[in-house]
Amino acid sequence: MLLKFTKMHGLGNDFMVIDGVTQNVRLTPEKVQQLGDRHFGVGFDQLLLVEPPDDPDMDFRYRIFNADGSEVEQCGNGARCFAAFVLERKLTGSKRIKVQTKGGPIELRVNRDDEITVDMGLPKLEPWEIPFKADRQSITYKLEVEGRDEEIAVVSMGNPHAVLLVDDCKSTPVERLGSKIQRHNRFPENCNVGFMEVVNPGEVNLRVFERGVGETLACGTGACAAVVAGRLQGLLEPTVKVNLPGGTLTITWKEQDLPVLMTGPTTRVYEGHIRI
Ligand SMILES: N[C@H](CCC[C@H](N)C(=O)O)C(=O)O
Repeated sequence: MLLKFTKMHGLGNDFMVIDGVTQNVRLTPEKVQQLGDRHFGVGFDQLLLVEPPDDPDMDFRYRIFNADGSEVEQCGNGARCFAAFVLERKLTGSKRIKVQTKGGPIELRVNRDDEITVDMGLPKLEPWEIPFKADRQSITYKLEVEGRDEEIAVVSMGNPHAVLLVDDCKSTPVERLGSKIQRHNRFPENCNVGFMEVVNPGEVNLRVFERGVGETLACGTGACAAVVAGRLQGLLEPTVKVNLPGGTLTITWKEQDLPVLMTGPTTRVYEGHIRI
């Protein structure tokens, strides 16, 4: 089959976006890995598959696959690219798009400046919701890594995140620490690992070692998880500029029982076809 796709990115977190509404697409983990290979395939951090919803209250279903072939619950940068994709391909005319994902419903709003705000839903903080092995919920936890106790926060945005505070993102050994924490035995489904440097209560620098990929240039759910963790530790204001290696996202989390909102850009790089 000749498969049509669009290559997109959100601040350098890059995606192969496939219309599964007008194309009949069957993906296996092996096929996703082949497509994700940056030498022998298209190459991406995640593959995003747009499908009709099976929930009548939703406009679309949006499935997310990491480059290692694993299907995951949520992708923040991908959600913005998904919205731009369905609008551009006239799969919807609505400026408010309700989307079913494996990690729960999200809502996308197209702003006047064409930036997209995503209502990412409520953060989940109970250890069993992450999932994370702990006797009780806490603002932070001690996690033994390389014989040392690291202090981490754990947040789910539908997908699991560990968030560590660091003095300086640039000099943090993200690959070494991230790869160990990502597959720590207290995270039964592994996790994404964010390293956050608080610049001031309205601004942070962040690097994220993503589950199933490695360090990416940006991570939308990681930015949301970092702001939630920082707010719960009394370090951040409700709206925060999150500076990632690929660019800046604006994250708002007013208070505990309100959703996390993420605003940022999307970029379409090219349209392509590939025989699968
Ligand atoms: N690697 C993540 C999925 C993609 C998240 C990221 N690209 C984002 O923008 O949120 C996971 O395994 O949970």
